[in-house]
Amino acid sequence: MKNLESFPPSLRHLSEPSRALSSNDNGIGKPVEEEYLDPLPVIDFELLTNDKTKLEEACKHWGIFRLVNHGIPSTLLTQLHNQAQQLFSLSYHSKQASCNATPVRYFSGTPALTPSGTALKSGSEDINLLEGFNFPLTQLSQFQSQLPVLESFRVLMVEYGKHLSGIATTLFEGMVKNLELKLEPSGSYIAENTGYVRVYRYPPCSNTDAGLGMEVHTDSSVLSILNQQDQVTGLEILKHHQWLTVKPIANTLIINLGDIMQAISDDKYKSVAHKVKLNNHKERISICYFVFPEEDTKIESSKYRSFTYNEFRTQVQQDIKTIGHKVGLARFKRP
Ligand SMILES: O=C(O)CCC(=O)C(=O)O
Ligand SMILES: [Fe+2]
Repeated sequence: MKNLESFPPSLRHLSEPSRALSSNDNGIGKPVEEEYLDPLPVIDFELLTNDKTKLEEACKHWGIFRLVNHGIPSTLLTQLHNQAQQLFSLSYHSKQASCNATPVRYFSGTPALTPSGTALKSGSEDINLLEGFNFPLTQLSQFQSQLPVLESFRVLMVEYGKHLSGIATTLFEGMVKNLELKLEPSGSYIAENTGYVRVYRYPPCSNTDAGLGMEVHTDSSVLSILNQQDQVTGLEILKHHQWLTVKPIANTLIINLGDIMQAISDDKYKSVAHKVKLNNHKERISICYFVFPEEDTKIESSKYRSFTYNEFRTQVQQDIKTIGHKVGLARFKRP
């Protein structure tokens, strides 16, 4: 692969130079246009207030849905992906050095980071075959990067972040209304200062035994908003004990409910289990936004003992460190 040097050393053996495909191929052998039939529920953001039932059904039965007409210009989504590609094609060493003296962090081998951005690993093994950058949204306006590609990405990310927090607020309000919850104050459940965007790159790999891009998990967030603009497959969700591919369709967003949403809904809504498989032929880039409560927000539920978001996050991190994986909501289940 021509950009082998840009991958972390631990991921370089996975890629095969002879298998790269042209850019309009999604890596599963069919033209992108034929991929429009997707099992996921589709929610039209412009019709959200008129159609409560569709949102309710999607949250109850799926915990994940595709959002269309979300209002983010397609030029911004395309620019983000192009810039992300450029950022990742820097050499591994430049990427490591690029984040010096900035709140942005570069990581590989695990998506689990401490609140200060250090990688959380339970052993020496890299179990998640990925690399990424972490952008804490509210800190992005407070610095400028000396590296031009990171600087232009930061500027785009500030704009993208504004769209995402608006979308997350509207969706969250719709869910709270459907569930008839009385949250005080409801803004503290989707706090701006704990939100971040992760930009990931997964290497191509034709060996199915090599491992996963990202292990099976549920998100710890309230909501996550995933952007798979680059049309390469990889994301799969668990539905009725079967793994379903979440098709990459340009200009649509994937909304994923997290553990906190499941808890405050008293398990009426689901935090869906998902994983990322490595694509046979192409590297895959995804841009994912996660929104969380304020640290001291109390999560009250009939199914779980009351806990603050900070307690939940600390427990998740402790489990990853000591037993190697997240236990999540099961730790807080009422007897
Ligand atoms: O890369 C993706 O599509 C999904 C990433 C993900 O599930 C996560 O970061 O929690
Ligand atoms: Fe996830």
